[in-house]
Amino acid sequence: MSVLRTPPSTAKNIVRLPPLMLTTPQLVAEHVPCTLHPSVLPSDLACELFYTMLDASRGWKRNKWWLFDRVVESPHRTSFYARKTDGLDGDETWQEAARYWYNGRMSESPSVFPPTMEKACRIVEDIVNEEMKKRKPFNLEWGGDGQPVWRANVAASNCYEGAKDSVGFHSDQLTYLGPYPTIASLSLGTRRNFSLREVIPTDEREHRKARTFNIPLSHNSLTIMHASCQEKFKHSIPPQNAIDVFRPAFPRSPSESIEPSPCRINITFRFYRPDFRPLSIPRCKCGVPTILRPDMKNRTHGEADRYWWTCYAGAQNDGKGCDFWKLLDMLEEKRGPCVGFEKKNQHPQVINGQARS
Ligand SMILES: O=C(O)CCC(=O)C(=O)O
Ligand SMILES: [Fe+2]
Repeated sequence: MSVLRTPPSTAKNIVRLPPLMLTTPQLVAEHVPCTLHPSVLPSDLACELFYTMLDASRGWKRNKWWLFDRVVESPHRTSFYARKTDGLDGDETWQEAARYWYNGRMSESPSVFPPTMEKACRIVEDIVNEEMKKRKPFNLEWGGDGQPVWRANVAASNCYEGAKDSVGFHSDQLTYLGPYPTIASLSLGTRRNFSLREVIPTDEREHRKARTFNIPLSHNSLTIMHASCQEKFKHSIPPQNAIDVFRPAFPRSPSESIEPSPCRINITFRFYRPDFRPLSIPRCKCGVPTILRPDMKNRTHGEADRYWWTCYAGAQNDGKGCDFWKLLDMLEEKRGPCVGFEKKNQHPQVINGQARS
């Protein structure tokens, strides 16, 4: 009777790899689609920005949303900022986009970048653009100026107060970022681990397993999640049993003493694309803007990747959403220009959301 048994799955024989700690910029670049840049801001600016954001964070909220039949709360506080001038088109509709930025939730109007954040942002932009010049762009990256140029027009900020605050594994929604975004993440305060884990495509599951990579993020370091990171990897800040307290290099003022802090502040500078403006985002049957997600399990390495728009109203509406589901079609939705679009008429040749060059 043994002939009737299904053959043992080869998946069982695949070696599970232990988590790997990536402690240098070289190791990071070798293993994940990210780059790590230590000590990016002048130390007095980094310290001032830490204090500014720490004070602001007292008013930040823990996001709440519905997951199936229960309300879940994010295990850290978060806020959203929109830049007054985005360096590209001065479009103010990002204020509107920001209202929907998290889990389909109508949130309060975002704050503008405080002056210290503006200063930091300019330094971050230069580093990001230098790094992007070294990388081969994906066809669907924004190509408005004929080449990938990155400008931060919004920022999401997080405060992790102590070892237990965290964020679970996720990839960032692409609704306003579009495909293959570049996200620049500045860390201030106490050091925490940033974990990355690849989503293994369905057709490769029999052959290999995902490995977790941990990157210790020190005060004043910049992690750039490059194009394809959101399509291939999920990331998280896991809770820890213990953390070192952070001792700022400078006091708030000459008359004050330095106070150690258990907090980590994170600012993710983002480029919301002009071709993914709020008014262009499809609405679902609930009348709420949909969210854009990549098909992480069926990747084709930039050849014919798929993205879809889905309802996210359920996250805020007692878990009750609709069945809206639509493939992103760059041509039909008149999006672009992208780096891979034909230069002559700026028209993409698209199959299922992927432009062919
Ligand atoms: O705190 C971090 O470094 C990550 C934050 C994050 O993943 C997010 O805001 O989407
Ligand atoms: Fe994220």
